[in-house]
Amino acid sequence: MKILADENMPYVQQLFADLGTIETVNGRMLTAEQVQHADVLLVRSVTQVNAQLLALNSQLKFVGSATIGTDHIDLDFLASRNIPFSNAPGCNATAVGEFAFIAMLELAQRFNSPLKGKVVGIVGAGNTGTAVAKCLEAYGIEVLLCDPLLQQSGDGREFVSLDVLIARADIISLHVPITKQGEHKTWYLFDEQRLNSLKQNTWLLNCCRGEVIDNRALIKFKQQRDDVKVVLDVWEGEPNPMAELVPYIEFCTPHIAGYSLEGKARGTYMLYQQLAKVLNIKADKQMDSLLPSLWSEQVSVAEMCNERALLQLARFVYDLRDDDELFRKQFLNPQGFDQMRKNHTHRREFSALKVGNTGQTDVNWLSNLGFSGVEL
Ligand SMILES: NC(=O)c1ccc[n+]([C@@H]2O[C@H](COP(=O)([O-])OP(=O)(O)OC[C@H]3O[C@@H](n4cnc5c(N)ncnc54)[C@H](O)[C@@H]3O)[C@@H](O)[C@H]2O)c1
Ligand SMILES: O=C(O)[C@H](O)[C@H](O)COP(=O)(O)O
Repeated sequence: MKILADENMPYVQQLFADLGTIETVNGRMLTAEQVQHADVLLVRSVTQVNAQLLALNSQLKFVGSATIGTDHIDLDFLASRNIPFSNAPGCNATAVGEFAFIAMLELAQRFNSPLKGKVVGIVGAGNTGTAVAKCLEAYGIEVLLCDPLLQQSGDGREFVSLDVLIARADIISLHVPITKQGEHKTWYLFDEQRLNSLKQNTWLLNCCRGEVIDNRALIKFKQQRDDVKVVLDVWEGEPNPMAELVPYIEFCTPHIAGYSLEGKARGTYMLYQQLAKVLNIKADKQMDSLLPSLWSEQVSVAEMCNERALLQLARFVYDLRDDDELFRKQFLNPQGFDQMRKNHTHRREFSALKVGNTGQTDVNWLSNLGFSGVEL
């Protein structure tokens, strides 16, 4: 069996080698000729899987995408060819949740304006939106959710409209899929008009898809509204963000909010499990054995005296400033955006760090935030 896999998908060898011959490819440049003799195709978000890509292949048994988003997959076409497909819902939700939370702590530090006491509005309350809410609620932050689709489907949580969210939230974090049609389409959800409706000093974070914000309108908006602070992990026109936009953004990253080692491993592992189902074989490998230890496994905390201490603890696991600095240096290089993504192998989730408690103050809430082993 020939397994064709994106070269940026870690742990493919460890999980799939027993099932066939693996060939790794550049997912953005993949051609119909390369796919011609594949039995299994494993992709990431940069590969458009459609009639054109599969034109020469008549033997494909499975397509897997180690991602949450499926906007790069022609699902109707795969169904018409009876090719089983699976993505990896939720695989990197914790990574995105922690990324957004850390970005909020970084903004708070930079602008000397504490996160504690602010109201955060989350647009899209699915896996990643819920993961952000979990971090925020662990820290005692009020969260507003806007998700008309979940609201209509009977989700028991409390929801508000987007207008109410914009009016009430000090911080807005975007977590919707990209959709181009329908009543709740998200393409340019934040267009010129909506950007202009942001209240003074709002912080706006986009960790979902670049085109949820009209990036040209954002440049124009930021030229007038320095009070609004923006964090972008995703960009209109990736892998070529608009160069004029970058100086207006507080923290810039190359679509890596979901790129924790844990998130990537979960994505590949979920595809391994799905392929095993399709092939009707037992998936007997374990995911935990794939992950290395963090460079320091444990820290001891006497008390979490202020927000800066919390940020220091978060930076111990992931320092967003490093990625932002690298982005500004490299995003204009040829293939710079994709190179940064390819080389992004250092990030861990909070759970990789055990936090011991050596003081009298209760810091057990850190375990709700995701850290391991918090004990009194
Ligand atoms: N930056 C990254 O690295 C990264 C990582 C993971 C996911 N993503 C992107 O984030 C998106 C969301 O991921 P997820 O796991 O939370 O997906 P999900 O499907 O679990 O949740 C998305 C939610 O958005 C809601 N929604 C759709 N249209 C909406 C609208 N107009 N207003 C408000 N809510 C709306 C849906 O009802 C759903 O509950 C993915 O589709 C993907 O595009 C990016
Ligand atoms: O949709 C997703 O899961 C994310 O956007 C994902 O992190 C994208 O990563 P890629 O597949 O491009 O490596």
